[in-house]
Amino acid sequence: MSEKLKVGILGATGMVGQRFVTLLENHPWFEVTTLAASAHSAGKTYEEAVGDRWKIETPMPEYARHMTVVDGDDAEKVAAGVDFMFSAVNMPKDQIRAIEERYAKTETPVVSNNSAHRWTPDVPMVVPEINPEHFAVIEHQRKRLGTTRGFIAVKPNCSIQAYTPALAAWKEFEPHEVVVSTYQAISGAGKTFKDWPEMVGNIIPFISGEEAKSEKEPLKVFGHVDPERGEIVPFDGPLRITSQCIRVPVLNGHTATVFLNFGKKATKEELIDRLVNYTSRAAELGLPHAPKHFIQYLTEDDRPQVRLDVDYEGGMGVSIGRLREDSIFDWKFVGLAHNTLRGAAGGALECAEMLKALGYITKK
Ligand SMILES: N[C@@H](CC=O)C(=O)O
Repeated sequence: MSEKLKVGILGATGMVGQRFVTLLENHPWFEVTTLAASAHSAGKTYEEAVGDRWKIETPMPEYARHMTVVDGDDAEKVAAGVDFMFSAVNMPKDQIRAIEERYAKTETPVVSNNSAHRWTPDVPMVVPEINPEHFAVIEHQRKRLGTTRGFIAVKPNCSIQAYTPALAAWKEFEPHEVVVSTYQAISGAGKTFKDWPEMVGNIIPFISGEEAKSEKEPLKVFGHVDPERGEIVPFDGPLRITSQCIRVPVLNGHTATVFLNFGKKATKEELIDRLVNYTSRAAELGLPHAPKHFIQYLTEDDRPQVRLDVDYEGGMGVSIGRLREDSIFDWKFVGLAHNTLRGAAGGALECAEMLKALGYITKK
């Protein structure tokens, strides 16, 4: 019998679901045994259900092609065959909240890419390199749900991944006023140039809901677990973030340009030192998808560039460059992260690896 944990993917036919299917091929700890989607796809092979909507640059993995897609709404039946689920389901937020809770209540942990539960106070929203201690809130969530094993954990939005790691690395210098502009790839909207030709040579200065996520989610990531309330309390220090989020004609890779002030003075050498020497529990634990070096600093004036740097550490690392003093703010810099790897399915997969390593996800 396989020692690997059996995992299901809810929303397996969409772009993030496809990324999970691809990343999980030959995973050393997890084996995909269930692909779940809407009733419309149920009963078809995965290949038939996806049809011509395969959006990943590598071909559909062989293992998935002939698997029969099941109805994700049938939570109790689907959950019976897996140790835990990834959620990449795409439906209205209240329905996502409800279906993820239904799975958790079947004693099946759910690791979600969705935003629906990001602000549920006892749901940890984790970047494994930054705030893995937030997983401690799971014991409180289990009490609320009445479960011993089931829970929901989420990862934050893709847009924050290009700059929040730098803010984490510079915590001792107390970043407090942060102005961010994000330049977001079209895959963040689940699209390729084939299905969004209007984006060729174009820029759209609006991404629905994105600016609020970019400004607020880092505060939950930098928050702490209140053991009395059994909740994550968002960071209530002086950190304030304002952002503009722009869609640009790039397939994969969200870039952020950032201006910021610090509470404590720092030299350029100190700032670069904290980036390149950033260490984390995720790297120490040797998780299969944890980058060996989470943050690279590029000294060339024209880096980070999407084409050259988006795949740093298999798309799980973050590239920072152009750190320099500013005439109005203290410092400015540019960051880049892969939005569908570090920022979506890869980030959720690394969360699941950490949850397994810490004993939160086990064999049923
Ligand atoms: N909403 C983002 C995707 C991040 O998860 C985007 O549109 O790029």
